[in-house]
Amino acid sequence: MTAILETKDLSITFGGHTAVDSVSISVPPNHFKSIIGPNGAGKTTFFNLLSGQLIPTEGQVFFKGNEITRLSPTKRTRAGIGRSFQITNVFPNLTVMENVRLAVQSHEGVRYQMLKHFRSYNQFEKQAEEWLKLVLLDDRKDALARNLAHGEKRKLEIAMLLALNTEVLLLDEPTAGMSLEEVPAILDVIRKIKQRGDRTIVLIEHKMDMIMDLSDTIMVLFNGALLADGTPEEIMKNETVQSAYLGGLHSEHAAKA
Ligand SMILES: Nc1ncnc2c1ncn2[C@@H]1O[C@H](COP(=O)(O)OP(=O)(O)OP(=O)(O)O)[C@@H](O)[C@H]1O
Repeated sequence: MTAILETKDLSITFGGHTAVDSVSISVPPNHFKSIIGPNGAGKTTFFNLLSGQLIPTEGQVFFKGNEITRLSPTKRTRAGIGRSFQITNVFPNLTVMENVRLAVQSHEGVRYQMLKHFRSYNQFEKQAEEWLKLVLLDDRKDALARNLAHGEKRKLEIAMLLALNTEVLLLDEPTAGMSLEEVPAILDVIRKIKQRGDRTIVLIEHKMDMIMDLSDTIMVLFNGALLADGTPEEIMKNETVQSAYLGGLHSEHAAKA
């Protein structure tokens, strides 16, 4: 099966520091992959290379077999790779529904232009409502975005990302800054998206229980390099990962391992 997302020897250097070091991965369609690693391991930088915020010093990124290494973030989103913060163009003074409807419109706009005399914006609203139901936010559809709690804003972001209909979803710590009570709801949302089975998800998270529960595979970054890549069971059993990361030992020990 052709990978939907692939990197080949992807590296980026800032000054003398290699933040991502020759990382090669292959993600099949509709797969759920998590990225873990200690602080400063290169997770966000790797994400930036996937979404186009950064251009690598060396190596390549492929989407459905086509090279996209130098494509802008906007073009990548149009091609089918959506990243949660990219669409954090949440309009604070519009309602939750209006925000999601705009995301639906931006995806459907071109296709619908020809049909605009026949289709009203009610149809965009209907679709928006579906996404809001999926992220468990339909009861807040008339609230102004600026009045949402932090966890609700993250759900709105995910609804807007879903409305863009990208095949790949890059989720960067969706539970960051959430209160403990808010976490189960977002977990539920991500589980529901996974269960639909029509999206490829790449997730950065620090919450190990969430990662173990959701992931098909987990990749471990350490000092910018790919330390391991495998099923949750394989990662938990991996001795190098144990000593470098899960065991909480210092990086010198890991480097020697
Ligand atoms: N624009 C930049 N200029 C210089 N150094 C950078 C830049 N971006 C990242 N780095 C460095 O690259 C390394 C990897 O950082 P990155 O933020 O990707 O790690 P991370 O795994 O996401 O960490 P965290 O879990 O803390 O978010 C760090 O040493 C960081 O200081």
